[in-house]
Amino acid sequence: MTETSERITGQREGEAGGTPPVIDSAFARWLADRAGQVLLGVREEMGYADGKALKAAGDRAAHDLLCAELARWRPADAVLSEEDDHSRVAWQDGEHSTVRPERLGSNRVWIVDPLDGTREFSEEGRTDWAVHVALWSSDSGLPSHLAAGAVAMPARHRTLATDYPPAYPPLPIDNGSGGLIRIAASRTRPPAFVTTLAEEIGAELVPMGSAGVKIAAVINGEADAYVHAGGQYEWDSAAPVAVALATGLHASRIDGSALKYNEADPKLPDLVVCRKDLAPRLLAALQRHLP
Ligand SMILES: Nc1ncnc2c1ncn2[C@@H]1O[C@H](COP(=O)(O)O)[C@@H](OP(=O)(O)O)[C@H]1O
Ligand SMILES: [Mg+2]
Repeated sequence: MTETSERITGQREGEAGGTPPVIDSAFARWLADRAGQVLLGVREEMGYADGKALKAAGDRAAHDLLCAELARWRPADAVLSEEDDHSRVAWQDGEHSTVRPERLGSNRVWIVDPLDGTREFSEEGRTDWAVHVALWSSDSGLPSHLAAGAVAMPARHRTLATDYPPAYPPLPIDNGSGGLIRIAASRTRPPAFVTTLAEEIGAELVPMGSAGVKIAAVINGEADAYVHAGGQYEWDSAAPVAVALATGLHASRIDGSALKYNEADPKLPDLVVCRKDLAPRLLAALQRHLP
């Protein structure tokens, strides 16, 4: 194996782990971890002098790794990835009726975001970026048909996945002052309505990058909720939502309806993920902000 192929595959010759797990949820974890190692390698190799080039190289290397391994180990399955989603381009161009992606005829679709939190990936010292790997299956009886999901946070040496769903987050300690609700929000472009919502319900915003890292923060109990609106795509949320649902958290559109994946148009512009006890209060407050 050459140095270049080692960087692309994230695998050293003779290294254990070349054969992935058969169970889909463990495979998702394995795959997300592999792409995460590749991304750490890209960061190390390129440094941070040219952020644009670093983002592009990271996106491409992780995407190539995910696609190669999915083609090798799950050849019958379809893939929806941020990096080569032609349906998104078609929708943006307004050619709605002419495009019917092949994945719509597949029972099993891997929805992947090779690098979520691309901006943070390109900034030295930041750890709030992730690799998302989810499996949508028409046969799955699980909510949103998300049969498996993994969110690797390589710079944090942490991966959350549905093979071992994390424990339900502990209730925040009430220090007698009521305790503010902590809402995880984009550090670079928090939607205006989230700031207003926070004021209305007496919440504080906890800024961080990456949708996956924000949902992981809710899963870990570092935040009480992630609320987003104004634009996003299926790959930004499929994997972390799969883990959140497996953990027992609430995840829905901001109008309370179910999150749907593997739709013709991959836009999924809003969502709320939170502890179950907070959901009625947040959804009621969100009513005032529905488009
Ligand atoms: N208004 C918007 N439209 C489209 N995508 C958005 C968006 N706001 C956030 N996102 C996407 O959601 C992810 C998390 O964003 P943020 O860190 O700002 O909260 C990012 O994914 P990528 O890094 O994969 O592009 C970002 O592109
Ligand atoms: Mg993303």
